[in-house]
Amino acid sequence: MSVPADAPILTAAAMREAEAATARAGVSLGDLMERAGAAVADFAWRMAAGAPILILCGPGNNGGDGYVAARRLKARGVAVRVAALAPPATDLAKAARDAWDGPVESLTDNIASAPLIVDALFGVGLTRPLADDLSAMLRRFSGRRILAVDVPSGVASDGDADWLPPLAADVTLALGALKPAHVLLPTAPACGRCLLAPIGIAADRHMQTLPAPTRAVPAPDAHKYSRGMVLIASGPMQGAAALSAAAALRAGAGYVVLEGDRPAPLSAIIVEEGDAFAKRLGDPRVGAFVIGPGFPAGDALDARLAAALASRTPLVLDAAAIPAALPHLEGGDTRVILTPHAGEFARAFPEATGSKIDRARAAAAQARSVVIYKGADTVVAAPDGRICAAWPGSPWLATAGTGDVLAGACGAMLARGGDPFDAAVAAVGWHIAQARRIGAGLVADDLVAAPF
Ligand SMILES: NC(=O)C1=CN([C@@H]2O[C@H](COP(=O)(O)OP(=O)(O)OC[C@H]3O[C@@H](n4cnc5c(N)ncnc54)[C@H](OP(=O)(O)O)[C@@H]3O)[C@@H](O)[C@H]2O)[C@@H](O)CC1
Ligand SMILES: Nc1ncnc2c1ncn2[C@@H]1O[C@H](COP(=O)(O)OP(=O)(O)O)[C@@H](O)[C@H]1O
Ligand SMILES: [K+]
Repeated sequence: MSVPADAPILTAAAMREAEAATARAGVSLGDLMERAGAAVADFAWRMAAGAPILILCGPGNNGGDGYVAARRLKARGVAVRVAALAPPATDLAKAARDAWDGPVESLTDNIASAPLIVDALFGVGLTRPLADDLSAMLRRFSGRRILAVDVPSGVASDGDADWLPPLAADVTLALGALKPAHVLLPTAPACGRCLLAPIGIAADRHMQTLPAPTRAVPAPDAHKYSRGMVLIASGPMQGAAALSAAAALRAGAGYVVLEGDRPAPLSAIIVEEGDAFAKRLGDPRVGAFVIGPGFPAGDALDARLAAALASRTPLVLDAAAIPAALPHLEGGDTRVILTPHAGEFARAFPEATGSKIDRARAAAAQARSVVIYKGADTVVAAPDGRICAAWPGSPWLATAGTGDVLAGACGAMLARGGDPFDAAVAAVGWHIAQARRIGAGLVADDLVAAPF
């Protein structure tokens, strides 16, 4: 499972706007369909490697792409058949159907299969779940190689319904831009390897996939304070805060101070308790204060939060610190990153609705903070509506303490200065890159054991 790095993501409505803008710039929708069909044909040709292909066409423009691909594959000498679920219902699809000079079979229960199935039944125009009998018929193709056109048929492309497609794809060729369903659970795994065919649509970058991670090389005149100073608050579970502190240092902070009375996991971490730690909040060199890892709700948490909010120190808030701070964030005058997992998110933002992207965006706007809505399909949202989707992360991150590591990495990135959204995206990228580098069997401590 994969998606292209740094690729645009558009909802169906945004796709239609982009399509209209492209038409105004002189590229007709027919041209776009021709490009889409050509990209499908190209990829199907490679996947089939000489074997016969069966293209399943729906009534809309997704089906239109299928007819175009069929014509182009036939012109290349490929043994290609077409089966239609229903006659074309749009002018574009009709024109594409008319330009296909081969037979069109009916998509019925007894249709002969082929080694490669191209699923061009439904794309972003799907408005309701597939009927049970259609789903059952499509499941008969399971086990064949499946190339899905735009999205696997049956998914809600905006990611706001959890309909699973009857036919999971080996490869999904997204047209013009990725769609939320390609990067959100439960549909993303059913897209297989997701590729992007740009087809010439000017897609804006408001919403996109995670960029490839880069290593920020310190400036030649860097010193430990200029690289960012991070304070990590510690409650009763000091191990969690210690993991955050080590992560902050490994992710590039120049100076990390950990509250506590135990030795830190790395000797370079400064450990302080009581007044000595509290005084640090007034230090103008402090670029980020991380609070929440291993710190349950209560007076101790509230007191540290109040001091941090008063000092306007940039904040990374995790776990119980999120609901505790929320009522004080709506002024938006502090740079803040929130890192809730699904349970913490639901408790903090019970009113958010829609896809995970919609909910993350609503939460960011409400809290006037950057939100990293964690999970296998992590979404980073900015209060101004920007979104970065991090699917697929590493499933090996599903182990205790990895969220503490992410909070520390956020502290390091935030302490460098700059846009907190960029900091959050960089931290998520660092976290996933570390996990992929280590791979099978990782535990949270491994993420901070060696430089990346
Ligand atoms: N955007 C672009 O730039 C480009 C887009 N392109 C392509 O266009 C695709 C979008 O095409 P689209 O809008 O025509 O919709 P599409 O997905 O084919 O389906 C709509 C049809 O399905 C029907 N229908 C819906 N739900 C149903 C159900 N459950 N069960 C049964 N039927 C159902 C619906 O009927 P209705 O809801 O009216 O009953 C309608 O007839 C897009 O994904 C991409 O592949 C490229 O060609 C080039 C550039
Ligand atoms: N199946 C998964 N695939 C990818 N990443 C995951 C998966 N499960 C969890 N993660 C990531 O691991 C981290 C877990 O954080 P969290 O639930 O707060 O754990 P903890 O509180 O134990 O530190 C998050 O960054 C989350 O995105
Ligand atoms: K499809």
